[in-house]
Amino acid sequence: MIIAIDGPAASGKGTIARRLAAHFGLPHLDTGLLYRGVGRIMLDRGFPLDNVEIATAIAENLDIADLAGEALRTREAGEAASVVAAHAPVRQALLDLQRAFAAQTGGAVLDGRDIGTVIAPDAPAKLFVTASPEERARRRFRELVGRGELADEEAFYAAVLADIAKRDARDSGRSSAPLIIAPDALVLDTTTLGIEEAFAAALAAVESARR
Ligand SMILES: Nc1ncnc2c1ncn2[C@@H]1O[C@H](COP(=O)(O)OP(=O)(O)OP(=O)(O)O)[C@@H](O)[C@H]1O
Ligand SMILES: Nc1ccn([C@@H]2O[C@H](COP(=O)(O)O)[C@@H](O)[C@H]2O)c(=O)n1
Repeated sequence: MIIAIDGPAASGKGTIARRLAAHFGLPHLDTGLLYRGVGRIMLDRGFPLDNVEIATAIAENLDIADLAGEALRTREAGEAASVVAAHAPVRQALLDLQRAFAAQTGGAVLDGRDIGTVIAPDAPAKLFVTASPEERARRRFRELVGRGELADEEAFYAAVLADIAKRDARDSGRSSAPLIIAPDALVLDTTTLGIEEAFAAALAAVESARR
């Protein structure tokens, strides 16, 4: 069974995806890491993020095995990912890899922005995980502070909230595979749910889609 999970930044979709994958014994792909990988390489090599040709060449040669490490999880990498993800040729270069991952025998769990709409539109189980921007910023703030990315606390929360608003607007407003709710997705608003409650609601939705 393919489980497709989409949603905006820091909504908790990755946490739910990992838990569902462990529960059902399925492989999991965090597709945001692909775009973060391209963005990170562009930053590290000093290429302008709007250079579509270079970003596409990097996407074509991306090795999924290299997509680990803290450097991919920074605010800077998230922002760069969102810029390169708006280039249609970059998305095209990453399409086959994601579709092949989804098509594995037995199924897979993928999370991102366009899984239920573009990568696996026929997935039997689709979730759109969301939460208010303020709650998502609080979650991301706690996560980044835990990783040591902290300046002045109040200013840092405001900066994280601004990042989230900017990324939401760019991801939803782009012309290529924008972040939208697939018509057949179940919307799970986790604003007032803890991780265990959110996972239980997601599991119930997937179990119901399997029947
Ligand atoms: N329901 C929840 N309640 C509180 N914290 C949560 C909840 N779900 C996830 N978190 C925490 O919020 C942070 C962001 O979660 P997660 O990485 O799963 O979000 P995401 O949507 O996958 O983010 P991204 O868009 O960056 O991939 C993590 O630190 C996670 O532990
Ligand atoms: N399927 C996807 C996944 C991600 N993106 C873009 O990458 C950025 C980073 O993603 P995270 O999930 O790690 O936050 C995100 O803001 C999107 O721009 C995408 O376009 N499609």
